[in-house]
Amino acid sequence: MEKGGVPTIDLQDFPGQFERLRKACEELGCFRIVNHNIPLPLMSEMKNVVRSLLDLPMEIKKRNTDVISGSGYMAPSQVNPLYEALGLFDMGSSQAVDTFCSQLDASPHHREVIEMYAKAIYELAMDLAKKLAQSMGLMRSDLFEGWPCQFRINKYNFTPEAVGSLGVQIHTDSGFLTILQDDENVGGLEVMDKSGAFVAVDPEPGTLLVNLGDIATVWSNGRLRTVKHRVQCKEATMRISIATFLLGPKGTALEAPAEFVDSEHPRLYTAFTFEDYRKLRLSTKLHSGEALELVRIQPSN
Ligand SMILES: O=C(O)CCC(=O)C(=O)O
Ligand SMILES: [Fe+2]
Repeated sequence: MEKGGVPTIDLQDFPGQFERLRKACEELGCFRIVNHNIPLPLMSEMKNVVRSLLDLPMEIKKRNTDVISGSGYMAPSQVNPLYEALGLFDMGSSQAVDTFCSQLDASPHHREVIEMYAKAIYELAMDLAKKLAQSMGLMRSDLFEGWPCQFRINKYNFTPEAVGSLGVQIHTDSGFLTILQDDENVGGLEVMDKSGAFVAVDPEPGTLLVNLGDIATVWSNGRLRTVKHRVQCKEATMRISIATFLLGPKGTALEAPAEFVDSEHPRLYTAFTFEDYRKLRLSTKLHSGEALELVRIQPSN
């Protein structure tokens, strides 16, 4: 382990980092990327935009309605009174980005920053997914074509009384992978390692964090690890994070590619759509990867 507790992947050092990337995804399901191609001024501009959107009056934020369940505005609730979020589905669609901006009366400048950021991060998510597939020996370039991305901007209003409590409960992300622009000053994110211990993910300005979600485990026939994580309130200050979730195939059932299945590695999961999996997680309230057990193929003996 390195500084901040999670492995670092240098995106300018490929093919050199393939092995390291694969190991990080199999053993922890989380890594930091450095030398990515998202310009630093765009990251900080985006953070300014996000902050001002989340500062809008509640009645405007409420216009950010769900497109798929849970994709829109989330007001502070009894479970998470310090947390609120705005969201956009899907950020690869310029029409959806446009609707999001219009609903929130975004200024032309804000709109421009959101469009640039959405485009750059979407391309990065696709690039990362392809690199990960390549690190596992899959060279096909069409593997993730058309997979939508959900975008969520999170704000934590940490108060002095909240120090020591949770900003976000333990969970796994449901999709394939998440790119997180975590707050560059305020820590609190923790990921669970194989031993069950929480590892603090300390901020490292200018870098991005990647988490694998449940769909990565299914897609890889069990080889990739969905990582449990949570956010702790460590200090009484505001924390902002910007998450992009590369979800799963749109409308079609997800199945691990044949390359991951052989007599020693029988198929582990039934074929299902991402939409059905998301509904399953919501209806069972199994948010930490346990719903994977429900879609496992039962051994026939
Ligand atoms: O705010 C963070 O650092 C993490 C947020 C998160 O886990 C999520 O949005 O799924
Ligand atoms: Fe998460």
